[in-house]
Amino acid sequence: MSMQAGESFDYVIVGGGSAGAVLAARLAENGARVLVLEAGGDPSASEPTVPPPERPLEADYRVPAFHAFASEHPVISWDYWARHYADTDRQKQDWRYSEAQDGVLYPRVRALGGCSAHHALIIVRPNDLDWNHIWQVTGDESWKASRMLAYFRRIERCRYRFFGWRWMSRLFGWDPTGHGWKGWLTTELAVPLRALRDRRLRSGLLRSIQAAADGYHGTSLEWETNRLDPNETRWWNPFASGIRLVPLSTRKHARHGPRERLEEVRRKHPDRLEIRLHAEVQRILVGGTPLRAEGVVYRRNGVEETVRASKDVVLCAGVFETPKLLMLSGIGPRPQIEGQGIAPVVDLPGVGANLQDRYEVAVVSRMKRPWHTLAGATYTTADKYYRRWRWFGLGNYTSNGILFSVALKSRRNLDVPDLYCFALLADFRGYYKGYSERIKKRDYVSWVILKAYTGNTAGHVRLRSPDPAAAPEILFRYFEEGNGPTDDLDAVVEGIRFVRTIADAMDDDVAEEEEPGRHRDTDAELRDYVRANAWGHHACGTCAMKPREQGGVVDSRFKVHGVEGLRVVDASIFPRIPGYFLATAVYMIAEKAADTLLSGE
Ligand SMILES: Cc1cc2nc3c(=O)[nH]c(=O)nc-3n(C[C@H](O)[C@H](O)[C@H](O)COP(=O)(O)OP(=O)(O)OC[C@H]3O[C@@H](n4cnc5c(N)ncnc54)[C@H](O)[C@@H]3O)c2cc1C
Repeated sequence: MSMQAGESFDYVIVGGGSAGAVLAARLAENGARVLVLEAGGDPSASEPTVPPPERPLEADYRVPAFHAFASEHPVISWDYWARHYADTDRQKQDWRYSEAQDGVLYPRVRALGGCSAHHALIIVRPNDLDWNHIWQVTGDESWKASRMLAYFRRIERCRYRFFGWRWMSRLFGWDPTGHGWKGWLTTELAVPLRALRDRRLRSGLLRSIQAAADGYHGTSLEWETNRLDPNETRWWNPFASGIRLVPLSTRKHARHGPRERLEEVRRKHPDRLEIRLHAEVQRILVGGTPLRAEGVVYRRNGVEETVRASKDVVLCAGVFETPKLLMLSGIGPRPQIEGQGIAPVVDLPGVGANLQDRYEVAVVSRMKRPWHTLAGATYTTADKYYRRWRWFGLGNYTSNGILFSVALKSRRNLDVPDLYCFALLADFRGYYKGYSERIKKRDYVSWVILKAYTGNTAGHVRLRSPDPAAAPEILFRYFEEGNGPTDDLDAVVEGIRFVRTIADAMDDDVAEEEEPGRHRDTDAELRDYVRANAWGHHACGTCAMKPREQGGVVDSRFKVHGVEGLRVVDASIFPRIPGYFLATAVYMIAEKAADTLLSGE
């Protein structure tokens, strides 16, 4: 297909990221003519930009253990600077805050695959209550959890469970596990067996697991020992706490996801699927009566071009850029749009509102000696671990660094666990420029605590300027500044206390707990620590799927209220932050959106 004036496709997909790539692939596979406009390049191809020689982009992209380096790779990283607090004194208490940038680093990717090109590869599907909540909010039964599970089965190609289930499913159509076996998203486990041969680490791990279970003993919170797989559907008590395995989206232990899916479909259907890289969409063309999205204006190689969509323009530009594009096109809160000198088209106060995230902190301990299992690890292509990964698909670098994880409830009356804690053999303290360098240290254990089901919806994304190249203002309003329950702060403190009981099981080996540090022990001290140090990396909700009168931006069929032919399909549509990790939820909604669009609804 060649570029011509007035050219048109059935669908123009803005952003070839996690949602956009999945949606475009399914649409093209089913006969639609699809154009993907992606602001970045291809992370797995030779790009004209020369990467730092010791960090070839392709390796950072493909090697699971290099995901932090991918997120800081200069060719694909797209740094945002977000404020957690409007109050500057409070914000400055976070050492990661950059005054020059007026914010804390929020890493994103500008490349094919979007955040799936640097994320930590964890595949955990959302809980049923997440989908049922969308069903309740919209009244649309197709969002029921029982129907949404079909999308997980459709995308997954599970390779870490007993293969008998796969055969059972193929021969008899019977499979109680909830897994999919034939999809495009291969899921694998990576337990570096060599790590378990390290006696000190092995016994520390066993003691930690025992300590985790003991920590629950007598608390009357439910603890289950036989549900290790977080994506399994058949256990009696899916809502209990316990140890969890960490499935990864890798194929033969290399990153594999939306980018590969899109490329595969393009190879099969080059006549139907076109991908334009380094194409930055500037605004949506809206006109006619009733109002309709006719196409988009985008900039490539310094030239502005226009393309039309005969069916839909679909915004998949992510939680920060999608609301920005709507506002640049005159769709959003009228006073803000007029304030930037942009002609308002549709007054939708919900655009950019409802920004949500999880709260995360880490308990970081320095060990007395480096881990034997990491001896010689440089996290570059120059060491033996890389060669082992490359030649045999084995060893430390097959893992994203997580040893094991625990799902737990911070309070008894919760429906599902609200804390997900995972142990890394690394020094990890959230995001700031150069954070990946710290990962290389070999004498640390970090327990990351992720508080899910946070109740704060008071964050926002706003335009700072009518210039499409300008970054938007991002403000989360953490804890007391927001509108969430005070329980959220206490839950994180609870997480720190729980993780400390596990860390104590390795006490002989620990030189010092550096974060938060044992000198912080009272509830008040730990609360202050969490307020100053919490971060997040699962932002969502800025174009919520809700009725218009409740501040919604899209209806249950992904249509932007008040404009025909315009849809949003990405992390911004979640009315409430789902589950524990976002990528799987994003892939599932993209598959659902493909069905919705193809059915002509
Ligand atoms: C460091 C990190 C680690 C993570 N790890 C995990 C994990 O292990 N598991 C998990 O489930 N979740 C994880 N997440 C979260 C998850 O990856 C993201 O929430 C999810 O991928 C977002 O998908 P999206 O489609 O909404 O946006 P994205 O994947 O960000 O896609 C947006 C795309 O749009 C493009 N774009 C933006 N603006 C324009 C424009 N104007 N014109 C053209 N193109 C444009 C971008 O370049 C990008 O490709 C992680 C996130 C981060 C930051």
